[in-house]
Amino acid sequence: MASRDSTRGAHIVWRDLCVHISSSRGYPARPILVRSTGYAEPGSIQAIIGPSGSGKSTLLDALAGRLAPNIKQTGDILLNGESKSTLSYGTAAYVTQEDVLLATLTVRESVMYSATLRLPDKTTQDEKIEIVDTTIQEMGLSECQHTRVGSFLVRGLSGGEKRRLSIALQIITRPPLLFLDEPTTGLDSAAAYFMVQTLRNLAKDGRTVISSVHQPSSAVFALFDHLTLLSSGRTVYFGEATSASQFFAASKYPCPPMRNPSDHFLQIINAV
Ligand SMILES: Nc1ncnc2c1ncn2[C@@H]1O[C@H](COP(=O)(O)OP(=O)(O)OP(=O)(O)O)[C@@H](O)[C@H]1O
Repeated sequence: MASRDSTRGAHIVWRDLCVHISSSRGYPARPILVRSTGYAEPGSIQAIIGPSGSGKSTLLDALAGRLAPNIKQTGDILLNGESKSTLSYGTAAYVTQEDVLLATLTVRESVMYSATLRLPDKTTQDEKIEIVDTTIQEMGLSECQHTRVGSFLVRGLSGGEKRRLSIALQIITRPPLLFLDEPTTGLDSAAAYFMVQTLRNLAKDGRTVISSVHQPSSAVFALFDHLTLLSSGRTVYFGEATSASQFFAASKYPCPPMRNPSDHFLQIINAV
């Protein structure tokens, strides 16, 4: 069903990763990611945080092998120790910022539709139903599985449920590596927390989860194992999320008590 990589978990390492926009129409080439180095391992969830335009989506796109044609990349990306320019079928899922869903389908019908399209032909109907059931459960969609997606004309799923359905459609092939571009944007704090907690559970099942996040609350930030903090394409911090405050304190920018750590990091980045 999925590639060999999916049974081994996904250790991804990037080293000296540089990304630049190619020169065109007299405009010189422009770097948008500068010598980024990091790693992510099975069972962990990593946040990519940074101001708007700092290169969060670019880092995700580079790791997922889906940069736009006008963008060039140098450096190494290793998956389970092997150099990869593209990721093979079933290795990775990428969830974009936009929910592309069919308004008239229910949650269950949407997930079954994705299973029919994405799973190999040799998957039996019983296997598909089992995978659909598991996926709906994993994404916390059991209670609304018979609710239509809806549209601006017909009321349907909540914003958080739509986001979780978008993820469900992408993880149907059980990929070991999951990239998400700002999955909590537009959600209230409770829905954002539930979303990241669900992603954390997916990681704890042995997946490798890397997600850009916009202004996480303290509670949401505490759910992440690792952190990449970007500023103008440069990595300001890479490491355990819980150690980032010590790093800023050692750099003479301690996080005041009771302050949201990610707000503090972004404020310092913007100010320095
Ligand atoms: N295909 C492209 N062509 C031209 N410029 C691009 C392209 N992709 C990204 N950029 C530029 O690269 C920089 C980084 O963009 P990116 O989308 O990675 O930032 P981001 O941190 O994800 O921002 P946001 O939080 O606003 O989504 C921006 O200045 C953006 O305009």
